Amino acid sequence: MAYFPFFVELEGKTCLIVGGGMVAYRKALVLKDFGPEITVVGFEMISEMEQLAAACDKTMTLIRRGFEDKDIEQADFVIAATSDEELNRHISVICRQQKIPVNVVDVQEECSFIFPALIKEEDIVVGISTGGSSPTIAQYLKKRFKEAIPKGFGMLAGQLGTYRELVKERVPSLPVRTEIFKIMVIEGIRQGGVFTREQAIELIERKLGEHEN
Ligand SMILES: C[C@@]1(CC(=O)O)C2=NC(=C\c3[nH]c(c(CCC(=O)O)c3CC(=O)O)Cc3[nH]c(c(CC(=O)O)c3CCC(=O)O)/C=C3\N/C(=C\2)[C@@H](CCC(=O)O)[C@]3(C)CC(=O)O)/[C@H]1CCC(=O)O
Ligand SMILES: NC(=O)c1ccc[n+]([C@@H]2O[C@H](COP(=O)([O-])OP(=O)(O)OC[C@H]3O[C@@H](n4cnc5c(N)ncnc54)[C@H](O)[C@@H]3O)[C@@H](O)[C@H]2O)c1
Repeated sequence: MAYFPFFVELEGKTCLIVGGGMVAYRKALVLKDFGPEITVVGFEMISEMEQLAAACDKTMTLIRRGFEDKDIEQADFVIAATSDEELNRHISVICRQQKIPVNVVDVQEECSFIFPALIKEEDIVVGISTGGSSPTIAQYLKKRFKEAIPKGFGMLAGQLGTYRELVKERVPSLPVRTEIFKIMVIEGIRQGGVFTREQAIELIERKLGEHEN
């Protein structure tokens, strides 16, 4: 059965990662760009994890000790990535009992959520899943889709986001707004990922004029 891709706000949420090895590190590296507070509990931490925590400042905390059940109490979601399979299974069980979303890396039946292959260009995010059937296909498609995203698209989306209020205020008609947003995208792509505020204002005035006549 296919998995549904909810897009979840992680900013300010608390993520617990159990384990301080390469697998845990790769999850922390991906997640940190989505803004959660990350706590990592593990006996040992690889140096990459230590460097990441240092770079993240207060948003990432490393706790060097064995996992304790109480660690999940403050967590909004949990990733079990230790080398102890029994412990990973135990973490999955207690999280499910408390309805805390849990991922056990590479053990689908113990996950209540799974990781997609991810493309992130600023706020544009593409998540690809095969429902666990073939992570290799997910990885393959990621490469192909990445190539299909026009250069500067993340930046362009961010810019257009800042014009939304302006367009909504100035243009009462929904079809005209839709037309304006489409032109912004086409012109933004043509201009290499840029559509300036001045151009946005000029476009709004022009379209309002056209539709008045
Ligand atoms: C997308 C990605 C994201 C990520 O890992 O963050 C991801 N796996 C990736 C790669 C990858 N994983 C594996 C291989 C080796 C080839 C192979 O085995 O197929 C490769 C490819 C490689 O390394 O070349 C091994 C593997 N993975 C799982 C199992 C268990 C099983 O099959 O039962 C086994 C066998 C373990 C064993 O043999 O013991 C299970 C899961 N892996 C998932 C995600 C979830 C389902 C995603 C989906 O719906 O497609 C799920 C269910 C749970 C989860 O982990 O969340 C990431 C792409 C990285 C990228 O973005 O580039
Ligand atoms: N390395 C890979 O590419 C890979 C790929 C798929 C799956 N895996 C599996 O994922 C798991 C983690 O892989 P890894 O390479 O990060 O392993 P690793 O051995 O480098 O790290 C394991 C981490 O788990 C921690 N740990 C062990 N027992 C603990 C406990 N009781 N409490 C808290 N922390 C504990 C260790 O301190 C260590 O930080 C392994 O089981 C591995 O088989 C690894």
